[in-house]
Amino acid sequence: MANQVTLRGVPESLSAKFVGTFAYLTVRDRLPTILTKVIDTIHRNKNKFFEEHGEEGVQAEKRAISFLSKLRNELQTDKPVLALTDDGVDTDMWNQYLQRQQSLMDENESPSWFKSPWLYMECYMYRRIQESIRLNPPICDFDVFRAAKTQSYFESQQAIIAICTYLQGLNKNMNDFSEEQLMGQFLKLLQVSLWGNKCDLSISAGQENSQKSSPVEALEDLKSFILVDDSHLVWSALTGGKTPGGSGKPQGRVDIVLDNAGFELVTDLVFADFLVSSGLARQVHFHGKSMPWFVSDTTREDFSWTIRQTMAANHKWMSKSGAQWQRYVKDGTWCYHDHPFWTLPHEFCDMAADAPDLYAALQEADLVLFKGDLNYRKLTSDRDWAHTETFERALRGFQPAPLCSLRTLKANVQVGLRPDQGESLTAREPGWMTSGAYAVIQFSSHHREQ
Ligand SMILES: O=P(O)(O)OC[C@H]1O[C@](O)(CO)[C@@H](O)[C@@H]1O
Ligand SMILES: [Mn+2]
Repeated sequence: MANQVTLRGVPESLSAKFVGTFAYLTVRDRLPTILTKVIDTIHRNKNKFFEEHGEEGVQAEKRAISFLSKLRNELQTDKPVLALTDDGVDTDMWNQYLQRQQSLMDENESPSWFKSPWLYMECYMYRRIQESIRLNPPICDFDVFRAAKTQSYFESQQAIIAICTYLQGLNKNMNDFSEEQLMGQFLKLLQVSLWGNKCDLSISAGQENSQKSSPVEALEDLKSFILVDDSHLVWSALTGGKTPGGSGKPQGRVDIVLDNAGFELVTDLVFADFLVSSGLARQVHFHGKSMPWFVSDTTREDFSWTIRQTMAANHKWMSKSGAQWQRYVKDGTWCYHDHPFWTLPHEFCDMAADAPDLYAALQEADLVLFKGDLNYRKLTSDRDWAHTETFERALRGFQPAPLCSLRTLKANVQVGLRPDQGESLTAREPGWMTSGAYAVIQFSSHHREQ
C-alpha cells in the first residue's frame, strides 16, 4: 500500500484487505487466538459460576462459549458484520456505525472482518465479547481479562516498588527543587509513563534480573528510541512559561486518557501524583474504559483495585503512595470517568459530532495526554499516512485542548517524522512500527484560544 488517497482526501484506512500487512496478520492470526483464550478463561471459571449462580451460571457459561465459538468462525470465514443484539447504552451507536460503513461500500458488498477497516473490526471483536457476556445475565459482570491484568500487576512488583520509592523521594524534596530540577524530574516521569506503555513490562520487572535497574535508571538507554520528542512543548503547555506554584495563572487541569492496567497504570498514577504535588496541575481527570477492552485496558474496577492494592502493599513507600492516591480520589483532586465513546470504533475526529459531551469535557483541560497505541491509531484515524505528514493534519481537526500522545509503536501508522527518518528505519529494522521498541511523545496545540 503506497499511501493511497481516497476520494475524501485522506489516505485509506489500514485493513486486513491488504494481504500480508500487519492488519491482515492481526485479523488472521492474533484475533482468533485472543478469542480462543477468552473461551478457555470462561471455561476455567465454570466452578466459580456454579458456586455463585448454581446451574443457571453453568448454562450461561455454555451459552457464552457457544456464542464466542460462532464469533471465531464468523471471523475466520470473513462473514458479514452482524448488528449487536444486547441492550447496552452503546448498542445503537454501534449499529449506526455499521450502517455508515455499509454506505461506504458497493451495494453488493457488506462490512466484514477481512474487508473493513482494521480499527473497526478489532474494536468490534471486543464489543462482541462483551455482548456474549451481557446476553447472559448471571455472569454479565464477569471481566474475561481480569486475571491477566492482576497477574501483570503482580509480575511487575519490583518495578512498582522502585517507582513508588522514587516518587516518595521526590515528594519529600519537592520544595527545594529549582525550576530546572523540577523540569528534569517532570521529563523523567513523563518518560516512565511513556515506556510503561511497552506492555511487555520489559523496562525492568519483566526481565529475569528485575532488581538490576529501576524504571528511572533505564531511561537514558531508551532515549535514542524516542522518534519524536515534544516533551519540552508539553512542559511549556503546563507552565505557560511561568514557575509552577508561583503567582502566575492558576494551575490547570490535566486529563489522562488511560491505556493499560498493570505496570503502565502505576506509571500514570505516579506521574499524576507528581503533577499535583509539584503544583504543575491542580486536578487530574482520568479516562478509562467502561468494559473490558483490548485485553489489558483499564476499567473503573482496575483503577480502584490498583489503588487499593498499592495501598495494602507490604512496602512502606508503595503503601504510602497508594494511600495518597486514595486521598486524591476522595477529595476530588483526581476524578475517574468512563465515557462509552472510548469503547466505540470511531476515529477521534468524529468525537465532536458523535460524543459532543465528551469533547466539551476535554475542552476544559489545559492538557490532554493520550496513552498508548490504540489511542494513537484513533487520533490519526488509523490510516496509511506518509510518515512525513504532520500530526496536526492527521488529527483532522481533533483538537479539544493542547494534546500529547505518549505511545510505543505497535501498529503501522506513524506521522510527524523527518524526511527519510521512516525510510532509514525501515531499511535498518523492518519491524520498527510494530515491535514496541520505539516510541513517540507527540504534541499538538493547534487552534487553542489563549
Ligand atoms: O495497549 P496499546 O498500546 O493500545 O496496544 C494495543 C495495540 O496492540 C495491537 O493489538 C497491536 O499489537 C494493536 O491492535 C493495538 O493498537
Ligand atoms: Mn491497551
